[in-house]
Formats: sequence, structure tokens, C-alpha cells
Amino acid sequence: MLTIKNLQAKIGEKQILNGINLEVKPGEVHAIMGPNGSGKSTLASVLAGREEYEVTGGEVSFEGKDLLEMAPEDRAREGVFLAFQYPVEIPGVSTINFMKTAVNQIREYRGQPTLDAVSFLGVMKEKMKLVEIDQALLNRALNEGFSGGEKKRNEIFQMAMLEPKLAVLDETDSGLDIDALKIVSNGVNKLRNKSNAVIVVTHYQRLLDYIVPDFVHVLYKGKIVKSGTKELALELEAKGYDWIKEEVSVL
Ligand SMILES: Nc1ncnc2c1ncn2[C@@H]1O[C@H](COP(=O)(O)OP(=O)(O)OP(=O)(O)O)[C@@H](O)[C@H]1O
Repeated sequence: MLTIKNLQAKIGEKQILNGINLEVKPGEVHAIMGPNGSGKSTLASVLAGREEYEVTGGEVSFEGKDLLEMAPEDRAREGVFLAFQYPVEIPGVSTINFMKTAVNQIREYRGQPTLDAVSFLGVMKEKMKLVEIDQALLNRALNEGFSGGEKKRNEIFQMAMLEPKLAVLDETDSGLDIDALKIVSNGVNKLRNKSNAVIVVTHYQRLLDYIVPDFVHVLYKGKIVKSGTKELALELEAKGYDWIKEEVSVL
């Protein structure tokens, strides 16, 4: 589904990604971990096509198409969803209206009939239950004054509505209390199936107790320096990153 080959990227004059290789197949969940400043958010942002980042080398293909050539909105239409670390606020536009437009644009792009107001509300109610989100929140302007946990929950709601093939969840555990962490994780788990894939960027093994990954990768200095299964996350939780940094330094 997603193949990243030797991806390099910089912001301003600072080179951040130094050759990322990653293969994600349908149905898989990959967790990306790593020390602060190693490039995790940058990788997510490059996949989303955020303009500030300049790709300086490598390739990314999504279902055989060159992802890096696509405009950010086309990436979303093709089925890539990125939950931003700090989602934008859109004053004056309710979350419901925002979602209705987004869902119908994607349906049109995929050649599916658009949803009228009644059908949209039906789908919305069903997805709201998945992430246990309150309608009062969805009536408010998008993200305006939302708490950290509300923003995160709303992102998972957006993901449920947009039914992406690949979801990139960036630090989705930040700002969530323990109950919200479970609700969001349950929402993600209910959305998992054989044909979609998830990349979750996280600092905490705790999240991976709920969203159980097939693979865990450690990003350090802009490269994936170690990959393993969920046991690797447990090892990192127990031992920290120093042993990995040492392994890298003797190479
Ligand atoms: N706009 C920018 N200008 C200069 N440097 C930047 C900019 N954005 C990111 N960086 C630098 O790029 C490096 C990687 O940042 P990134 O946010 O991708 O790391 P991260 O692994 O997600 O970190 P964290 O775990 O702390 O969230 C950091 O050293 C950061 O300071």
C-alpha cells in the first residue's frame, strides 16, 4: 500500500529526514517511536504534503501512485488521513458542516453518490457512537476552544467519517486522559480492517496496549534505526533509548 524508499527531507536549511525506508501493507498497524526531535512529526507532515517541508530525495508510493507528486487534498481524496499534532481551528464553521463538505468531496472523487443532509446525519450518528463523541461538540466551530482530548477525539471521529485507506496518527496519545485514550483507541480498533492500514506515532508504550501494532520502528536522527514487533515497544519502555543510540554510534 505504502512504500517509502530512502526518503530525505529538510525544513529551511535543516536536514531532518536522512533516508527513511518503510513498507506498509493493507491491514497492518505500524508504530513509529523515537526520542524527541528525531523526525517523527516531520515524516507524518511530509506524507501529508505540508508545504514547509522540502523533500530532498527518495520516493513515496501509495497504491502504486507517486504520493509526493500529489497535492495534499488529492492525498486525502486518495485515502490518506493525517491527524495533525495540533489540528487547525476554523472559526465560524461547525464541525458538522466541515465534515459534510469533506465527506462529499471525497465521495465525489471516488465516484460515489454524495450524501444528502438526512443520510449524512445517519452516517454521522453511527460514527459518533464509535468514538463516543458528543453532538454538542460537533455543533461548535471546528476545534475552536476544544480541549486537547476533545481535539483528539474529534480527529478520530473525522477519520471514522472519511474512511481512509491509510491513517497516520501523530502523537495521538498526547492530551488524552486515561478514559479518552481507551475510547480513541477503541475507535481506531473498530475502524481497523483487512484493507486499511494505520501508522501511529507515539511516545508511549501505553497506547500500544490498546492499539496493538504489528511492527514498531524506532526513528533516530532522521532514520529508522531499529524495527521489531510490539515487544520492542515494551523493551523501550523498560530501557529507554540510550542502548539504541549506542548501537547506532558503533555502526
Ligand atoms: N520549522 C522548523 N525550523 C527548524 N527546525 C525545525 C522546524 N520544524 C522542526 N524542526 C526540527 O526538526 C527536528 C525534528 O522535528 P520533529 O518535530 O519531526 O521531531 P519529533 O521526532 O516529532 O519530535 P518530538 O518527539 O519532540 O515531537 C527537530 O530538531 C526540530 O527542532
